[in-house]
Amino acid sequence: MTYDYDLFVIGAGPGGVAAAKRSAQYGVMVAIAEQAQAGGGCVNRGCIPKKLMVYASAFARLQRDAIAYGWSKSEQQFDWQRFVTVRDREIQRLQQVQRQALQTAGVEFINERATFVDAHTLAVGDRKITAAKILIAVGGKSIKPAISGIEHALTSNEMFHLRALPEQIAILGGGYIGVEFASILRGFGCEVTLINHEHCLLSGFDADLAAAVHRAFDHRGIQTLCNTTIKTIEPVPEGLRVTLEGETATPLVVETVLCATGRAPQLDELRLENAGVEAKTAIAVDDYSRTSQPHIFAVGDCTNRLQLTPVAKAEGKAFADTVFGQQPQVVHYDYVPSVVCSDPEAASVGLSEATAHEKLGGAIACYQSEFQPLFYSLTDRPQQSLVKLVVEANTERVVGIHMVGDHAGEIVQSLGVSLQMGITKQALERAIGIHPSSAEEFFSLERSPSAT
Ligand SMILES: Cc1cc2nc3c(=O)[nH]c(=O)nc-3n(C[C@H](O)[C@H](O)[C@H](O)COP(=O)(O)OP(=O)(O)OC[C@H]3O[C@@H](n4cnc5c(N)ncnc54)[C@H](O)[C@@H]3O)c2cc1C
Ligand SMILES: NC(=O)c1ccc[n+]([C@@H]2O[C@H](COP(=O)([O-])OP(=O)(O)OC[C@H]3O[C@@H](n4cnc5c(N)ncnc54)[C@H](O)[C@@H]3O)[C@@H](O)[C@H]2O)c1
Repeated sequence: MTYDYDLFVIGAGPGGVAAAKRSAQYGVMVAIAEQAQAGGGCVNRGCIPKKLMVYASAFARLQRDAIAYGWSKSEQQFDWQRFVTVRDREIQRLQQVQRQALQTAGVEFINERATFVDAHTLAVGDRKITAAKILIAVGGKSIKPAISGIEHALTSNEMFHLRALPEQIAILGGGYIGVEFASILRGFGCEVTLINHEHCLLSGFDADLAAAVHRAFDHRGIQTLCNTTIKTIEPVPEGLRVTLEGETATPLVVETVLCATGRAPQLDELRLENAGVEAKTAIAVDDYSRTSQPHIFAVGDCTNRLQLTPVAKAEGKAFADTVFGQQPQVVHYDYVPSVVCSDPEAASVGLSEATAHEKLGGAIACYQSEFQPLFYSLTDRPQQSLVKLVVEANTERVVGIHMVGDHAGEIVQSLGVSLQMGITKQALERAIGIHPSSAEEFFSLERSPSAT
């Protein structure tokens, strides 16, 4: 049987693009379908526009810091529409970079939606295309809880296309997206209420890290309501009336509600049943990203693994190496660093203290320090940084690294390599740091009183 392509990839986000390029390097004929813009959620509705908003919103506080350092006060206004114009120009440039990279690699880019006709055939626009192997990399979509009036709440997608910044916003969900948008919007001067049904923000992270972000949000005037959720949302002349249930019940009236309660695979229009690919909420895959059909694979947010760009890319490359490079590769998820791009930034790699307790039977020690970085000594901001190590007590092996503070993401991802290589607390103590810096604190940490 001959096919039109050796590999057909559905979705040109980070997972699909990485897989398509690497597969083409192995000399196979590859095409990729994208129903929207090259770059996927990451470039168009996620990491990139979000991080540009983080940068934009930081200038207000940096201006105040500059005055503390002796700069003159100057009147400056933020122009949201001007920012949107320059941001979107950069996103269009990145879309082009993605398309160019595919073309250079010899991958055919087809700007159409693909749906399964049968296990080897796809309907792509008005064409029928066959492929020996198919990779599904269709990403995810926001999910909203069943709350009366939830249709009035925006998701992160719409936050990038607001006509103007809201004066007040209620954000439902205290995970990555809720915390990041709370921080960004507060930076722009909005009144922010962050509502989370769990007892703390960032519940998957180390409890000390989550508490440090919560404290910093209190100082920044972000109102955080934990053990609380939204009961109803109803339009009123002043905006949206939000009733609450749980620990806090006082209703709010806000201009905008953002729903940030998690994301799920985007499988609705793929017609997976036509190809016999098993999926419940996510596409089921084995360690090599193979679905229930031996010639169909899936990577990235449409599977039930970590929803992060570097993970989708790693899965895409591992798929290509395994299937076309004859070098079977399994992606390991234990040491994936991650960052919450809030102010202050929070980053982690490895185990939290609570997870280390569960996994290692309680035989752990924790080392941590909270300190004021030098930069803030001249400013009026009570900004504290936190650094924390979780260590296996009998071997001294470091199993978790956590930080809250400026550049936490950059610092933690570098230290994450040593964690993966099995570094011990003693070896870290022998390391010579850079002074003055925040990262040097990791090399001289005292055992924390809470350690077991
Ligand atoms: C607001 C926000 C901020 C984020 N910030 C970060 C961050 O800072 N760092 C980080 O690591 N991760 C971040 N993420 C997560 C990251 O964006 C995702 O993990 C990553 O984009 C997943 O890549 P993917 O290739 O699996 O899917 P996606 O990037 O979602 O790409 C899938 C592509 O498939 C296309 N597609 C879907 N169905 C079809 C079809 N039938 N035919 C053709 N094309 C189709 C879609 O249009 C899309 O372009 C963020 C996510 C959000 C929502
Ligand atoms: N910086 C980054 O790397 C980054 C940034 C954004 C998103 N992402 C990825 O996107 C994924 C989705 O992000 P997210 O923030 O939507 O999901 P999340 O899983 O991180 O957080 C969802 C939050 O919503 C809360 N919640 C759920 N239902 C609720 C309800 N009915 N009432 C109140 N609270 C409720 C949960 O307790 C949780 O705190 C993340 O898991 C992450 O993998 C990563």
